[in-house]
Amino acid sequence: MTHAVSNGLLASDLVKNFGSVSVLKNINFSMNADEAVGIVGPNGAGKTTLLSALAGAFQLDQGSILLNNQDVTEKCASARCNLGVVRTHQIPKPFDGMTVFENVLVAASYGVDADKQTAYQHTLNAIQLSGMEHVANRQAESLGLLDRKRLELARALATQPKILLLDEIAGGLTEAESVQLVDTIKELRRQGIGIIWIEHIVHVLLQVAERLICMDSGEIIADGEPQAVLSNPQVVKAYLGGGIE
Ligand SMILES: Nc1ncnc2c1ncn2[C@@H]1O[C@H](COP(=O)(O)OP(=O)(O)OP(=O)(O)O)[C@@H](O)[C@H]1O
Repeated sequence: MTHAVSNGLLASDLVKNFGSVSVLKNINFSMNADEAVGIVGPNGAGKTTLLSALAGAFQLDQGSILLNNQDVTEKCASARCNLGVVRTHQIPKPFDGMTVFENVLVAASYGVDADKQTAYQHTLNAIQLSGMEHVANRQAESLGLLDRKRLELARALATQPKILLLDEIAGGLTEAESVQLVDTIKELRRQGIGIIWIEHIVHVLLQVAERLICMDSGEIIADGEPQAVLSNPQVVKAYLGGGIE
């Protein structure tokens, strides 16, 4: 489903090879900045690679990415972050030796151009929104998994994203922890932040995603209303053979 988007992302004919392995094969994807898009698919389908491509983590072998009609294909991750697109990582990557507050302040200060006062305010907002006030002064390396995931989210939020790219942020959490995380993400949606969220825990993802994409072997095999995608025979065969988690 691709169409010109004056306020959002348009990715055309994306190709990414790692050596002889073709990981993204002519991907076409578009979204408005106010959408919540879920991405599912079997391990190795290319989901994280697509997210990385949208975030500007590497150069593509082919294709183009437009953000709000501006060509960002050649722009690096920090330039895209400045334009409002930022990602979280599947494995949280905080700066050890720094507190939660300091970690978020670094993102607020250097992720985007912000003066000291603004960065401080963005840091407080991101910490509050992520529910981390109670651990703001803890060292990052002492956090449990939920708080490490929250910190990953807080650091992304501190950059004031318009489109947030989430990579398996619920993975490894308990059911109760996932509920808390979904509440936070719903709040981001209320604030108008667009979301692309890769998640294997489909019932959690569906609480937020209004549109679902399924990838397999570097291709998008289905894209649309979540229940329609989940009952698509190709999706059932490629991904849901083991049932929905
Ligand atoms: N930097 C890299 N160098 C070489 N191969 C890579 C690299 N990154 C990913 N791959 C390969 O690309 C393929 C797609 O990986 P990717 O992580 O995008 O899949 P995924 O759909 O996100 O999988 P998962 O659900 O397991 O996270 C895999 O075969 C992976 O081994």
